[in-house]
Amino acid sequence: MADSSRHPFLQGLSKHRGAPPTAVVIFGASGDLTKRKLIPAVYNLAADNLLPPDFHLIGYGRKEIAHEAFRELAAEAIKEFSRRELSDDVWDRIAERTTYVAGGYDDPEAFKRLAAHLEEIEKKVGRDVQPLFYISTPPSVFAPILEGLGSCGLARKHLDTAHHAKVIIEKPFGRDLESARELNRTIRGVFEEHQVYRIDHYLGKETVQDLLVQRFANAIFEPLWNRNYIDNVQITVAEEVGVGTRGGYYEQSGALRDMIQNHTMQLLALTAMEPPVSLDAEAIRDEKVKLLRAIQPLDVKPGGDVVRAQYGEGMMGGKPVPGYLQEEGIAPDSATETYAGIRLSINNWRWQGVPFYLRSGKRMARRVTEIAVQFKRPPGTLFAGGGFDVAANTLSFQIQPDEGLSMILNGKVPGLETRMQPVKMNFRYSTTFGSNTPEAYERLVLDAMIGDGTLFIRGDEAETSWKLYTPVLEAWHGSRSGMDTYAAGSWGPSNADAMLAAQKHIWRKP
Ligand SMILES: NC(=O)C1=CN([C@@H]2O[C@H](COP(=O)(O)OP(=O)(O)OC[C@H]3O[C@@H](n4cnc5c(N)ncnc54)[C@H](OP(=O)(O)O)[C@@H]3O)[C@@H](O)[C@H]2O)C=CC1
Ligand SMILES: O=C1O[C@H](COP(=O)(O)O)[C@@H](O)[C@H](O)[C@H]1O
Repeated sequence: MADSSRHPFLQGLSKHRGAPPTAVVIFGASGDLTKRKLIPAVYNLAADNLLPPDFHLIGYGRKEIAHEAFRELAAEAIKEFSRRELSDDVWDRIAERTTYVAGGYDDPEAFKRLAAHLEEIEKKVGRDVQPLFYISTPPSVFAPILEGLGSCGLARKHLDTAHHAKVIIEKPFGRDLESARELNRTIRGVFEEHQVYRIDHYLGKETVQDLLVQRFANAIFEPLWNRNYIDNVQITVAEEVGVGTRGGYYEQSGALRDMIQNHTMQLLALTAMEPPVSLDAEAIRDEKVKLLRAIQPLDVKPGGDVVRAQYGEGMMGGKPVPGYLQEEGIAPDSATETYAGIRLSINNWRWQGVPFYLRSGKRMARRVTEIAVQFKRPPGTLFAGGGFDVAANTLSFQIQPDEGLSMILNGKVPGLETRMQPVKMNFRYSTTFGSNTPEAYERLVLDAMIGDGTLFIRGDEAETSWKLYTPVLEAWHGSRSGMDTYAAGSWGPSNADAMLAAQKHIWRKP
């Protein structure tokens, strides 16, 4: 039997044993993501004793910030955003190794200063330190940062050793097929693919990883996981929040780029891919790419496979909220969608004829991410005479919130007459395991330190997904044609309902 207990994906909390001394360098260290997610993630890893010995944190940005001032900002971020209270014991261990380098993202001299700073750290430590560069800036400076790391030699640091440089790249990974290819070319000009970690934070969510376990560690699903038993699959990523203060970014993005092309497609790929030959990053990513390649090109014509809409005014939590076009920083005639609905057909042996419906929207009725696998109705002959509506079985993976897994079955209502109704079998993470689960960024930063790319996107994966959606973006570009409206606080627009109705389906209300 293969000794799979040593595989990084399975090593869990003992993984830190494999992480070499590491210096995490965050580009964009004064930014929102650093404050809300990255610094709290590092802190929680420290609290769980998961950081390697000789761990260093270096902030990098254009603002001049003294080391001590950066430490104070980091401590404030932990107080405000960490899932744990700030404890002096834990923080002191990181604080003394937290520093800041000021410089432009295209300034060769600043990159040399960064390289010198890393060398100083290595001298103090007395051994090689693996640099892990985290690019957490707006995408306009991804390329200059990558090129800067290349020209000052940092990208190749310790390349022939286990302590080689690595780079994490934030989303969005391009804005269409051509720009994703261009970014991949820039990356490949500087780094080797095994050094590159393209983030999709949904892959760091516990329940998304659980999808692999549920599918491939339980014998009961696989025999049913195909067109013979499954009628349709619905993937919903619904948010309550509106565009908030991110109008500038969102106007350039929209739901398709912001959520569908990346997060929702990752959920789809893990749900529909074939079993990988092993848990190796490449084996899993090969299967995801194979699946993405099997998706039929989308019909972008009206009445086809794609719908879009913007939220209008409505009520959220009992309070009135403005529509998208009234939000700050949004053009009154904006053609940016806040909701996208997609119907996908997967052209392979397993899924031929099974529609996969994806939807994601802001200002929807409830924050919920779920994958609902709807089975075919059972033959009704036995109970048909009783006038019963025999419900289709549905297996739903609740990704967030209230993480868990539910199955809808038909059950007999207790009593002397035979009546039936759908009943729900429920597994909830919080009930079984308690509620203090690690945040996605904790797992992802740790995995990159270890060198495990399983939960990151490979270059060809990003391009394959963009290939599917670029024709949609081109069809939508600058035009409001086909743009529907949905009331804030509702379950979405009527054009999305119509898309499903055309195949006699309806959206679930999760
Ligand atoms: N914030 C979030 O919730 C999420 C963010 N992301 C991604 O993470 C990355 C960082 O996001 P976020 O922290 O929100 O970004 P910010 O807008 O907060 O920018 C991060 C830092 O980059 C520098 N910066 C800002 N604008 C520019 C510019 N035009 N040119 C050069 N540098 C600039 C600033 O640092 P300084 O001036 O000090 O150089 C800023 O503090 C982005 O790629 C984003 O898409 C992904 C998921 C969620
Ligand atoms: O990447 C993004 O994700 C968030 C939603 O993330 P979640 O972990 O809270 O589900 C979304 O609000 C944002 O627009 C998008 O850029």
